[in-house]
Amino acid sequence: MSADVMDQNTGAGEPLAADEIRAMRERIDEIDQQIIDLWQERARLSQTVGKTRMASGGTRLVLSREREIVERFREAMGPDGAQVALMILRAGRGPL
Ligand SMILES: C=C(O[C@@H]1C=C(C(=O)O)C=C[C@H]1O)C(=O)O
Repeated sequence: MSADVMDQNTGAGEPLAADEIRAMRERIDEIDQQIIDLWQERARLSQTVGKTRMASGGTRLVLSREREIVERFREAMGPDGAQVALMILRAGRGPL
């Protein structure tokens, strides 16, 4: 168990519940780190695609592709998914 998770307040009323919460928090922290790493990797790839396309005389963006991505997230996660997709896209190509 990481020192961070051991030191944090669990908010639980019983020691057994506190142990369960700490174990789940350990996995939550791993998942959050994966999300951060994947987010940053995706943003770098998106920037490289944009540069490659512009260097070839193409456009910076392809909005039809962006619409498909937003729709995929909306179908999987509902309206919040669409908002997540918009933030992911902005992380790569910057604001519209
Ligand atoms: C990365 C690309 O370039 C831009 C960024 C996109 C993205 O981050 O997914 C999608 C479409 C383009 O506007 C691409 O065309 O695939």
